[in-house]
Amino acid sequence: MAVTIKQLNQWKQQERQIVVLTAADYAIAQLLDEAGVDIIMVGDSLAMVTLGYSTTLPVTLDDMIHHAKAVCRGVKRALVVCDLPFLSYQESPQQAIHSAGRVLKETGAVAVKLEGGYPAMAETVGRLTAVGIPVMGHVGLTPQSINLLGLRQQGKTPETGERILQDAIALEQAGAFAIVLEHIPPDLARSITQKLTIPTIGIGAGPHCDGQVLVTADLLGLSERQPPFAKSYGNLRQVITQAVQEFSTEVRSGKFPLDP
Ligand SMILES: Nc1nc(=O)c2c([nH]1)NC[C@@H]1CN(c3ccc(C(=O)N[C@@H](CCC(=O)O)C(=O)O)cc3)CN21
Ligand SMILES: CC(C)C(=O)C(=O)O
Ligand SMILES: [Mg+2]
Repeated sequence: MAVTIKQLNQWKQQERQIVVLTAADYAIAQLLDEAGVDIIMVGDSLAMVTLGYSTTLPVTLDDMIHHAKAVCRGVKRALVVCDLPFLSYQESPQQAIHSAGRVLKETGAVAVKLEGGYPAMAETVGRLTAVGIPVMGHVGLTPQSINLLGLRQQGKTPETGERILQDAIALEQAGAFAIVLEHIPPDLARSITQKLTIPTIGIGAGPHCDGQVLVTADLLGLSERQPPFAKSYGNLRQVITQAVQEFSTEVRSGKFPLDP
């Protein structure tokens, strides 16, 4: 059965953890879906891990749509959520509706994610929800603000922690169906998770969230660099290098291909 937004809320109530990973192409999306991942996120981190940019800022809405279409072709069960990239939604609620509408019309993704809280994004989330576009929020470390915030943990003081909590509450009240909490202290994430009725999905936010997300390239050991909070469950860089070296050796020595 395909995962629905309604089911996410039930899973929070049942304390069943929600499993979320990113994908940028058909092959990985298909494997994640077959492995039973609940939400597949077409994250704008693909700017860095798939396209080789040094931040998420350069990726365009057309780029995201191109990758989301490939991901959706590989997915049968998981809920596909697509990040709205930098400057595709911040100008106005109208711009956000246009961009999010294109994602839903053109890709098969059922929801969008955007970064920010109160006051900048609360109205936008309300307007998107009002026209039937499900929105996932994203607060704490918001990588599209790298030039303002860097990539440090956010919400370390009582004052900044309280602001992040208020951002999360504003997003829930505006109609967001879930919220990513990125790189904040675990106690703050726990307190936000307890205060919200919608699920929280943590990344570098400790264990007391309703689900967890990682960038799949980090999980697989494929990224060049990864954040301190990521965990690799494999070493694909090594696996790929070894396979390529073996092929090269066999071609150069005449062992492959064999004369039939
Ligand atoms: N491969 C990958 N994994 C991610 O989780 C990820 C991306 N890319 N790209 C988009 C954002 C950027 N992320 C990051 C990247 C680095 C740090 C990091 O190294 N933080 C350091 C401080 C670094 C600094 O101050 O410059 C820390 O100790 O918090 C945190 C989040 C999370 N997201
Ligand atoms: C890690 C998730 C939350 C994300 O925003 C991304 O991959 O871009
Ligand atoms: Mg993102």
